[in-house]
Amino acid sequence: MDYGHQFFYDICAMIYITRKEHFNAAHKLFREEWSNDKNAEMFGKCSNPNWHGHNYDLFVTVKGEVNPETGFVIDLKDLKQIINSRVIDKLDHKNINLDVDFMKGKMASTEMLAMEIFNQLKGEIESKGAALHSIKLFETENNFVEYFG
Ligand SMILES: Nc1nc2c(c(=O)[nH]1)N=C([C@H](O)[C@H](O)COP(=O)(O)OP(=O)(O)OP(=O)(O)O)CN2
Ligand SMILES: [Zn+2]
Repeated sequence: MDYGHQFFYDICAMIYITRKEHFNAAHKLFREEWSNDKNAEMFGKCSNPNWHGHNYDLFVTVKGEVNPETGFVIDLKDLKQIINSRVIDKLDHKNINLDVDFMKGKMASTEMLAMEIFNQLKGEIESKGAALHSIKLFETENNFVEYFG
């Protein structure tokens, strides 16, 4: 048995690691240029002019090769710090339509939010020598979006 060969494959294999975070935030689905009636027709109760909120669960999956010295793809402490500073601190207990710089002028749908979260995280994760694989964002326990960039 060639164990040296096996070691090489273990180290070079692509591996995926995921950090789960949570935030709650208010939003509404509406277009400013539409009347309340047209918004209600399109978005239903989600267009309620006085907002509503969700408890969001966010899964951030990073991929890369394992560093043979640390055994890490990315230090989870670093990943947590990046997600918190770039995303959670900006969203938690906030109004997505009004308070969040990276959502300005965008629809506050789960799809748009997942794409913008991906854009917020990609560069800083890459600066740690890993790659951002996907964002999975649960708006409710029944509804979630996955985005792979
Ligand atoms: N494509 C999308 N459709 C909808 C989105 C979205 O982000 N993308 N969002 C909403 C609303 O935000 C709405 O608040 C969703 O909540 P709800 O309808 O209550 O969903 P639940 O799964 O919790 O409730 P059910 O009873 O299972 O419907 C709407 N559409
Ligand atoms: Zn909603």
